[in-house]
Amino acid sequence: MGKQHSSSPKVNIENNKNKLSLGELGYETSTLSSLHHLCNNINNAKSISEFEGVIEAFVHQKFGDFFYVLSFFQDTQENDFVFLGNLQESLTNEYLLFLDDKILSSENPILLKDNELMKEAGIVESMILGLQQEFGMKGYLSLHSKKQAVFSEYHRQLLSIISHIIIPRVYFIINKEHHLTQIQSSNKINQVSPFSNLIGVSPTIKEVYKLINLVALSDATVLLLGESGTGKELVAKAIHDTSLRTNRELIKVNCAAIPASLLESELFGHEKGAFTGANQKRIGKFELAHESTLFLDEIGELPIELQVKLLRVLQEKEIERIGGQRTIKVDVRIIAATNRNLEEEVSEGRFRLDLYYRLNVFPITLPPLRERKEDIPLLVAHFIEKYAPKVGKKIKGISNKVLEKLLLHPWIGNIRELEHLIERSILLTTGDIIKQINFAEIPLQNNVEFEIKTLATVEHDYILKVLKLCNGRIFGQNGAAVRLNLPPTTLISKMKKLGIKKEHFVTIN
Ligand SMILES: Nc1ncnc2c1ncn2[C@@H]1O[C@H](COP(=O)(O)OP(=O)(O)OP(=O)(O)O)[C@@H](O)[C@H]1O
Repeated sequence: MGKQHSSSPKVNIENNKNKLSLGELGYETSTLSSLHHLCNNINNAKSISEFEGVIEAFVHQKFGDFFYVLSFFQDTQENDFVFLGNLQESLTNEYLLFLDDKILSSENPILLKDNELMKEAGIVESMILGLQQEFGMKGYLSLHSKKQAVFSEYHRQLLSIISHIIIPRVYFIINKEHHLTQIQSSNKINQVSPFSNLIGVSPTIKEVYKLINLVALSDATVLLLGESGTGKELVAKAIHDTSLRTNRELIKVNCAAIPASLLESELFGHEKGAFTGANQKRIGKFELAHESTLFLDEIGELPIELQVKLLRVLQEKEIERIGGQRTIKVDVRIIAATNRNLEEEVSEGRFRLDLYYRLNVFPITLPPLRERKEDIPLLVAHFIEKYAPKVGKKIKGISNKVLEKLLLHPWIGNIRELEHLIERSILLTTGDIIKQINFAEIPLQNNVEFEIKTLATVEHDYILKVLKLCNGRIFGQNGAAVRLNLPPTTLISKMKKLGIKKEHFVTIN
């Protein structure tokens, strides 16, 4: 045990050139008690916002009307960063444009004054402490004042102590916040859906499950309605798999994918020599689907002349091959699907009313993704399980930050869009967690003139455009850094490298 001082306790501070003790610096018991409180409160903070509240209160209590900035970032391309502070945004931008690596890598707090850029921003003095690379993170903590000669050795010491208290906790919280939407095991996914291929627990998808169960065992014709990529084909399969016809193969025809001239033969078959090129007899999908289910996808695209023939088959339950002389009895259960509004098609004369009635016996409307956002975590886990093994990757899940982005994304309706996004992200992920997701897709247009530019030029122009769009803001929710998914410090160093200056993106009125 070391010797205890009876009056003011002495705490030696590492990394301090002068090796002064708190007692010698005139630290009051109240300061030590504030530090003790800070420690406790920081250790109890469970999220970055709680943490911010603690720091805010401490700075206010101990440093009065100083401004502060605390920024942490992981020194990798991953976009883990924390940026806290009460410096008003315009000042923050100015100030950070001014910070450079020399300042950030200094071991001791640095006092800055009389700097033109800072003066412009209304700051007279700043004390900045670069937080040394620890736990794979680096950053800085800084105090700023609009008054002169306010910083002393006391502040330098205090900054050093605080940094040692906060870094491990920030690291812990960031790590916790970024991990993880874990992959649900297949078993778990199956527990939450009665159909092996359908994922979801939202009220809207549960309504669909109910309807599938109601209709599956009957032979009733089902009409699946819903926007593109909402799972109509999967529901058709679920109905077939739950029906008594499940031991026979589900037969599918995509009415939009086959040229109208070939569709009739595809559906009903033809006899040898029925038309030029019919060198062999062909069995149509109706015959193949005998005692099974025929899924007519994109039924809204069926040419009007074939609509008459289909209607007759549905009524008579018999077909005639093209060029054939006899009728063939078929026992087929029909499930049709469309993303068109069939009533509108009928009123505009593109779809026969009688066929519409025939098909619309048991309609099921599939909810778009925007109405079942609560299913996104499960769907993501499902797609990771589906695609990661295909490219030999072991992905454990996605970070909460990415999940948050997915939940906030204005999904149109298409689950296929989410699926492709996850598939792409798996390919781009280097670790075992998807930490980055990129919604931006640039459509390729062959007829647009294409000018080859250097990557630096493209990056320069793009960053500038985003900065202008963000009204020159770098920080905050509406700032360029968040929009570009970059730590502000990375954006700022890119700007410096590319020669982007404030006057390029800030318009002075
Ligand atoms: N509930 C769901 N659970 C799991 N995956 C789903 C679900 N719904 C849709 N998907 C996925 O979304 C994609 C689109 O589904 P599907 O082809 O069934 O949609 P669709 O409505 O028939 O599309 P389209 O109208 O374009 O033919 C599929 O790859 C499927 O994996």
